[in-house]
Amino acid sequence: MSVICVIGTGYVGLVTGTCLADLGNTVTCIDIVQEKIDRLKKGILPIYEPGLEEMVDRNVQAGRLRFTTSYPEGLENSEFIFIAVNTPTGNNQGGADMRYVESAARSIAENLDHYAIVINKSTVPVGSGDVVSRVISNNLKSPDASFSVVSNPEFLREGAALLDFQNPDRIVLGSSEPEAAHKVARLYLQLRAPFVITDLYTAEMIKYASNAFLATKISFINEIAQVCERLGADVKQVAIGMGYDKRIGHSFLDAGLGYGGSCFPKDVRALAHMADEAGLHPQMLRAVMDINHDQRRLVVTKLNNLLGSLRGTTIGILGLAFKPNTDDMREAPAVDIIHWVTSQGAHVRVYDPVATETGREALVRENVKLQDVTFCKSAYDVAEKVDALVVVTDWNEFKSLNMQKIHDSMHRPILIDGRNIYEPSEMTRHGFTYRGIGRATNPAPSVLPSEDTTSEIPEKMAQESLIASES
Ligand SMILES: NC(=O)C1=CN([C@@H]2O[C@H](COP(=O)(O)OP(=O)(O)OC[C@H]3O[C@@H](n4cnc5c(N)ncnc54)[C@H](O)[C@@H]3O)[C@@H](O)[C@H]2O)C=CC1
Ligand SMILES: O=C(O)[C@H]1O[C@H](OP(=O)(O)OP(=O)(O)OC[C@H]2O[C@@H](n3ccc(=O)[nH]c3=O)[C@H](O)[C@@H]2O)[C@H](O)[C@@H](O)[C@@H]1O
Repeated sequence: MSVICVIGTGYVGLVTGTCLADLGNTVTCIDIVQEKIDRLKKGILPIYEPGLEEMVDRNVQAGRLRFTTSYPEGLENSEFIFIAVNTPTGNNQGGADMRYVESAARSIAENLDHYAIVINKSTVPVGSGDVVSRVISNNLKSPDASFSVVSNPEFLREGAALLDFQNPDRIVLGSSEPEAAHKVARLYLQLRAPFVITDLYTAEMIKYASNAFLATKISFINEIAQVCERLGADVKQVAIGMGYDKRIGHSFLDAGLGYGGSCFPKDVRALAHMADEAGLHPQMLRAVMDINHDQRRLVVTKLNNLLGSLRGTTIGILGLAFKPNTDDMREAPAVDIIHWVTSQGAHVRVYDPVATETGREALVRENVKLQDVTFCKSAYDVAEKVDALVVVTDWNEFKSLNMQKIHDSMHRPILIDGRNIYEPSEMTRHGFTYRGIGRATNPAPSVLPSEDTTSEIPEKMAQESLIASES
């Protein structure tokens, strides 16, 4: 088992540190924010991530996991040093801000007094491994210090972070020193995932290309959704029909309000910026970003079409977080939507199962007037006397609501399903004026065979028809 230091206790750092401790290593997590470390020492986590609190607690109790703001303490005897600090969009037309990574590298250099492998987990522009190397080399203080640099991009999703860490599709390691990459690979052997061992630049690029491809899938299906809506087809069933093709696959074909979060928006921007800087013309990445932006506006357009004017209306919003199972509000569609709707004179009633506090803070940052927003205790509370209800985040909780009760408490039964979580025909039966994203308002039940004809349909075909109509 190894002695490991993880720098940064955000979504990636805290999950990585805790999971590596759970594999039996001794891990010290460093953060520069004193308050975060003080709270972590008391068992209070800075983020909401299912299962993480219990895992932190278990490993702290076992003496394998500790937290500090002190670099000398964190680096003591460490064989592996992971950098997992933030790389937000900077002030340079979409490029990543490398300040935090460089500052972490400088602190490593100033406090390292032995050989260690420095592993970069932050998502960084291609070539950053060299920058990290240079910053450390230029600032080393101890004559006994030496290091190797390995790039190890992270692919976990928020809300499923523990599961993703423990069951990765692949582990990417890039280095100009293959031996160092192989030593890092040993840390992950228990996870039984395929390794892709490559040079530094390629590893850094794999991360951006993966996120950009997933974002492209989302924008692609959102564009198809708009066409479906115009032509009367149902995008949900289109996606199911497409997804059975193994070359396409079912995942990341959910049309909706587009992608948000701390990574897709900033990483597509950063990749486009890198391409621009290299004298290229990244037109597809630009289209992906444009479609994603327009997708959020759809809700407001639909509300205007149905209500005429929003002035004096009350709009219910279900969900604040950028996706379910997280309290992360970074680039969450809800913030833009609430901003636009309140600017047009509407009052908003909102509920999110966990992102109330982070949501409130995000709205304040975007200059939304809090007197225009009522934070409610449940989805039913939100629906009280509203003129329209909008689903912004696809929390499971919203999928199993008593929709008749919701309908009956609304002033006007307008339901905008921004994540396509309800069946249009069912909602129409409850009496809602229902609008999904790319849904046929009255989709023909063509894929569901009637009971008396099922026996005439080959079994596999009947099963798939059922799946298509149930999802
Ligand atoms: N959030 C996610 O799901 C994923 C994020 N990533 C990438 O991982 C990196 C980290 O992302 P998050 O964990 O979401 O960021 P975060 O913002 O949640 O956490 C970063 C942490 O680093 C700390 N920090 C900043 N500078 C420091 C320094 N010099 N020394 C010690 N601590 C420092 C901050 O105080 C903060 O607690 C980013 O590059 C991101 O693109 C990659 C995959 C998934
Ligand atoms: O680099 C990162 O930070 C991470 O970014 C994403 O993870 P995450 O942002 O946590 O969340 P996703 O589940 O990928 O969802 C991102 C956004 O896309 C939206 N989405 C997702 C899937 C889909 O079909 N449709 C869709 O609109 C979600 O609502 C959400 O707003 C990637 O999935 C991770 O592999 C990657 O490590």
